[in-house]
Amino acid sequence: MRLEIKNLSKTYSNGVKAIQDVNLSIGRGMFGLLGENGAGKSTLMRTIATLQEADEGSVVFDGIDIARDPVSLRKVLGYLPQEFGVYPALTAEEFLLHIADMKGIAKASERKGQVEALLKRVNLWEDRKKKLGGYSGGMKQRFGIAQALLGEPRLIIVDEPTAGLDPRERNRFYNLLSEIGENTVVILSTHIVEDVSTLCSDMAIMGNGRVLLEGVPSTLQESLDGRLWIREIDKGELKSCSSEHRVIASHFHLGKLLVTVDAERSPGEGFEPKEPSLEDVYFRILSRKEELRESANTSMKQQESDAC
Ligand SMILES: Nc1ncnc2c1ncn2[C@@H]1O[C@H](COP(=O)(O)OP(=O)(O)OP(=O)(O)O)[C@@H](O)[C@H]1O
Repeated sequence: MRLEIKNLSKTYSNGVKAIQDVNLSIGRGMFGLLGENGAGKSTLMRTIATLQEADEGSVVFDGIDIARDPVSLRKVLGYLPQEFGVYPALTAEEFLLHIADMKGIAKASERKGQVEALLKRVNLWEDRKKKLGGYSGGMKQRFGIAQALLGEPRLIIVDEPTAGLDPRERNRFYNLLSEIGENTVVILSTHIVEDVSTLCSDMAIMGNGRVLLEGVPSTLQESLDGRLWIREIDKGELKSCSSEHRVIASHFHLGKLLVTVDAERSPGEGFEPKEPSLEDVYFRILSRKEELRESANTSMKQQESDAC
């Protein structure tokens, strides 16, 4: 059972190339799709969920070509969109029973049984008679995952599920996601690196609508072994440090500015070796993307001035 995405592209009517020639092969387990705001993650998720069509390319899940047979895909799909609207006047139980009906679970006893089991699983059984309008953000997300799991889907898509959750709710959400059956393909789209490092066995990083990097998180991390260096600097030194070295990230720690530099050997005095994290992998590929964009801009400007 695999989700095969081939040469997928989508340009919106305003000219934005939201996804460009995306190729991914995703097997069972939790797959993390990381990317900054605007990278194209939601466009890709909505396309896989058959909510919009791609201009080019194909998506095939377990033999179902989603463009040719979206109805079959929807039968095996569980989807938690980024903006999950609820009817505020309905209770969680009422809304889930309604969705179960829409998902084609024909027998009332089966609908009731599944809804009860799911409400218990997401720890909302006690609150099942409360109106959804009174739920907190975390409760809404847990409710969202419950509706996505209705009908025992084999392909589950969750789009930025932990944004805005407090650490306790985020932990609860992680526990829930990690309990999802092994016989499913789960795609977790997020801009939070911790989501991926905690949960995912495979991942890809998107930027400007393209897949910039993909692989197993621990392998990607190990690929940076021995090439990261860290040093404390003054705020005013950041510009010169960035022009001298390949700075992939800078952050404050206990009031001090620390820079992480990518280099094959020690960049100089004061630098200490740094153990790579998944965040470093992410920042490094994003900084490379910026470098590529800058060099493309420079060469375009050069070509323009040559032409003049
Ligand atoms: N319906 C639309 N019409 C026009 N442009 C769109 C539309 N939806 C998204 N875009 C643009 O396409 C690009 C990719 O957006 P998308 O929402 O897929 O990215 P994302 O990685 O999910 O970002 P975010 O985390 O902010 O949701 C962005 O430049 C966005 O402004």
